[in-house]
Amino acid sequence: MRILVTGGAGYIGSHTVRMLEKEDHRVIVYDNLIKGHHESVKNSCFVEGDLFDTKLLKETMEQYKIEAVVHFAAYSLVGESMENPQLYYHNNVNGTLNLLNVMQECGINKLVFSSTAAVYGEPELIPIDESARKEPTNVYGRTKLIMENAMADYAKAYGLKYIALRYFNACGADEHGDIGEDHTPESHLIPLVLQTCLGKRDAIKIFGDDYPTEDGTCIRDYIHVNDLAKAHILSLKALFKGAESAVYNLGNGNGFSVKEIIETAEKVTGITIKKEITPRRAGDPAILIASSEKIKKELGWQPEYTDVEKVIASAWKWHQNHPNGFVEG
Ligand SMILES: NC(=O)c1ccc[n+]([C@@H]2O[C@H](COP(=O)([O-])OP(=O)(O)OC[C@H]3O[C@@H](n4cnc5c(N)ncnc54)[C@H](O)[C@@H]3O)[C@@H](O)[C@H]2O)c1
Ligand SMILES: O=c1ccn([C@@H]2O[C@H](COP(=O)(O)OP(=O)(O)O[C@H]3O[C@H](CO)[C@H](O)[C@H](O)[C@H]3O)[C@@H](O)[C@H]2O)c(=O)[nH]1
Repeated sequence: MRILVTGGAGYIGSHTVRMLEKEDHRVIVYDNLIKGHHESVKNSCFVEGDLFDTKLLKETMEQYKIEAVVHFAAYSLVGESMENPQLYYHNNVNGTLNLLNVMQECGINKLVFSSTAAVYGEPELIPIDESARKEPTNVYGRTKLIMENAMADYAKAYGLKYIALRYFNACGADEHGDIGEDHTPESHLIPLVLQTCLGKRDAIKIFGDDYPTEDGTCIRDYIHVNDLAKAHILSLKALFKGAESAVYNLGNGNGFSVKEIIETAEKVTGITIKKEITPRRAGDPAILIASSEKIKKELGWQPEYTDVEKVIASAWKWHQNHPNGFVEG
């Protein structure tokens, strides 16, 4: 397969690129590096470009005879999306529409799209399956839902074949320890906990311990980045075999509380972590757990990293090897 990976220099993108390379697919990474890291792209061809650079996008698709696109490029900070919706509607909606239009011009009709559990908002039922009510509680989730709806319209009108993958909490790192999560600013729980272990932060803040859960802290479904990567490859293969467009959840089906994650990190690292209970973070649902039965049944996907200790150990290896992320020193 000849695949264009937008956002391939980012966290989930770089892991997917590595897995595609292992299977000998021709991969072209297209990323403007606003958040990503050139160093995370080890072997594939890299084009530094923006989703809005229509000319370069088109030239890249034509030059490399691209057959399908995996689209990671987006902004994904929930808090920032509420403070600056313009940024999010522009990049995630207009940017993706631009990509869809260029794909159409180039006659490319296969797309795997990064969606999110944030499309659901506050769930009515746990575990959450794909048919659950979709009422995002933040702008970020709304931009992704808008694009899911737009892709459905493009599919009907223009023959686009897409698979939208709604990730729950992406985490972990490749076992080699040379690529991993390096976001600036970092907002995700596991990297923040591990940066605290490395002494780069004084304490980990627990955002609320008065939720209706056993220990009072929020429960999330943590899914390893390589299990996500595998789902993208299965999705591409399905599209190449002529599968219809589809939407799938991607989670482990197990929930872990914030306190459980911190305790597991203490066990994995052997370091006692300083904790600070703070008020709730706005917009955090108490419990988010996925049902991923649909992708298991239809595409044969199975998560390998079902043990949260193993997930955190993989992230710990990356953080220990790269305490400053991709920047050396
Ligand atoms: N990390 C998570 O837990 C999570 C959960 C659900 C969904 N997602 C979605 O998965 C995708 C990847 O997430 P991630 O954590 O790897 O993010 P990331 O920020 O690490 O990667 C995104 C990449 O896209 C690039 N990019 C952004 N805008 C661009 C543009 N206009 N043109 C070209 N490149 C651009 C960035 O430079 C970056 O390398 C995103 O679409 C995100 O919304 C992430
Ligand atoms: O310093 C921190 C950081 C996080 N948390 C808590 O840890 C849990 C996980 O938080 P993350 O920020 O790591 O992840 P989210 O669940 O907020 O967000 C993830 O899931 C969302 C869907 O709900 C989006 O897809 C988003 O992109 C993705 O990162 C939450 O309960 C949060 O309140 C803390 O207690 N302290």
